Amino acid sequence: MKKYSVVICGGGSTYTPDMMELLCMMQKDFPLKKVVLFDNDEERQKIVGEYGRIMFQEYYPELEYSYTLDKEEAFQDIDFAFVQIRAGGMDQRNNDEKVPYRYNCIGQETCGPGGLAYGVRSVVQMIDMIKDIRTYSKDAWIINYSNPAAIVAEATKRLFPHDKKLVNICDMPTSVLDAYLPLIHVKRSQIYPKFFGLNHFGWFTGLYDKKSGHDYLPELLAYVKEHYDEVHEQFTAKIKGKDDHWGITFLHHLEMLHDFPYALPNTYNLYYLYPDKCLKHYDIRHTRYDEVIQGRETMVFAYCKEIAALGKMKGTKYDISAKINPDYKVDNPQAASTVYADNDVHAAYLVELVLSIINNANEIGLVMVKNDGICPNLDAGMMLEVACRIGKEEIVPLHYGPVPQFEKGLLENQYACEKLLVDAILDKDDFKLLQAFTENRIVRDADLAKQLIADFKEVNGDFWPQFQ
Ligand SMILES: NC(=O)c1ccc[n+]([C@@H]2O[C@H](COP(=O)([O-])OP(=O)(O)OC[C@H]3O[C@@H](n4cnc5c(N)ncnc54)[C@H](O)[C@@H]3O)[C@@H](O)[C@H]2O)c1
Ligand SMILES: O=P(O)(O)OC[C@H]1O[C@H](O[C@H]2[C@H](O)[C@@H](O)[C@@H](O)O[C@@H]2CO)[C@H](O)[C@@H](O)[C@@H]1O
Ligand SMILES: [Mn+2]
Repeated sequence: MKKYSVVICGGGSTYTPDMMELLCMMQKDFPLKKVVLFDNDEERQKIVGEYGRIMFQEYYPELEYSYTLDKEEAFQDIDFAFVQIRAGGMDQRNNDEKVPYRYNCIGQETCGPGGLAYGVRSVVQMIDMIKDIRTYSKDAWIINYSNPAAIVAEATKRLFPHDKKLVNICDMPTSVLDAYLPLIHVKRSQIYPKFFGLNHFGWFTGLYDKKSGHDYLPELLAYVKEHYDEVHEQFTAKIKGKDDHWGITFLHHLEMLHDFPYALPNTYNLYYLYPDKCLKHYDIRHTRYDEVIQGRETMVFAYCKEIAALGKMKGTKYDISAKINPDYKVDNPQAASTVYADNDVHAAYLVELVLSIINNANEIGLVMVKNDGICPNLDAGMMLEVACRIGKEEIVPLHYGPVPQFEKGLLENQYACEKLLVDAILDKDDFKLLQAFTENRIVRDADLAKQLIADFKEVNGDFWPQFQ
């Protein structure tokens, strides 16, 4: 079987350790020749890079492994580029989230004004990243996780319209399934989804059994309706404290499902449908940035540093020999993460897509693709997150059909915002930038839009293009 070469762009990402561990566990199904980490922050990447060096040395000794800031070393002769960069780093995430709270407006990583500011940085850096990868590896699959994925996807659609091996993905829908399918004793690996929307603004409308074609969604929705109080108690009991963002988010998600019980929504829909509830979730002194820095980032980096200091994993409390077995199957993602439990879906979803590609299995997964009539009553240019067959040479979307009026109205508004933002970035046009911010359902007000743009321009410094 061919041995593949992989580069992880954003090697210093808090998701990289779990991703490398999963690659180690998948040696039989996804055999590797080479893994390279690439980042633009040497100090940050070295923390993760040194963990990888020890982990692969002990559990994957034949693998070629390195970590680098050099583009040629990173992108030469690769088969897959997993891209998970954070343009501007966590410092700018802090600004994306805190600037809006100055004006009693939701500050969020990928939605609302924070997401638009993130989009300005990400589009510029992702375009450069893709051009660099293509300079050295014309035929590699580029699988992008970097956010804000909806805006990045809109931009990559325009700059690289014929690049069939450039894919934008998101793990949120997968997490929604993992939160709800256990209620009716169904595993995610048993089903394929029917879903539509923009990234971070979508709905499941079918959950089909891969063998029988049976749709589990009606019985799932009926179960939640019939046992609402019991499920609400279950979701409440799972919340590990006031900083348990995902526990609290999924409780609010259940309440949204109670109000709109005919489809299974993405958690991010909450920001658009319940902006007042979401605004109270954080305040300017403490946002998701603070929780991640104090939570995942602190834990993941401490784990990496401890192993680097030990110089080994085997025979220590960090030993993962029991998990490195040739029969491991990725359909149980919860088993995938040792480093940080919340990362369980991130790496698993990526590897599921990769396995469908290398085996030409044409498995059905959710990917962002140009609408072009998949949903005939939505703008043809929309980068829709829909069910697609994932094959060796290309990704083919399944037809969806028209969407209901309520969702159409929401999506067309959001797409107008995202499209205008990409127009503004590519044309460096400050009037379109004002239109994009004003169009956004969370901003709404032109005076607020002007103030937010001025503040983001100031805090972003050189990350912010010269609009005129
Ligand atoms: N699509 C999804 O559903 C999904 C899920 C999780 C995370 N993400 C995204 O994945 C990315 C990584 O998340 P994280 O929390 O691990 O971030 P992180 O801040 O921990 O790591 C990101 C890494 O990218 C590096 N980086 C930034 N700009 C770069 C550039 N131009 N070139 C090379 N490296 C660069 C940083 O130095 C950092 O090491 C973010 O964009 C996040 O929003 C997306
Ligand atoms: O606030 P964060 O940094 O923990 O997560 C932001 C991302 O949330 C979604 O992805 C994952 C998340 O990465 C992971 O930690 C887990 O807890 O659940 C989420 C859904 O799988 C979202 O899809 C990403 O786009 C965000 O960047
Ligand atoms: Mn996402």
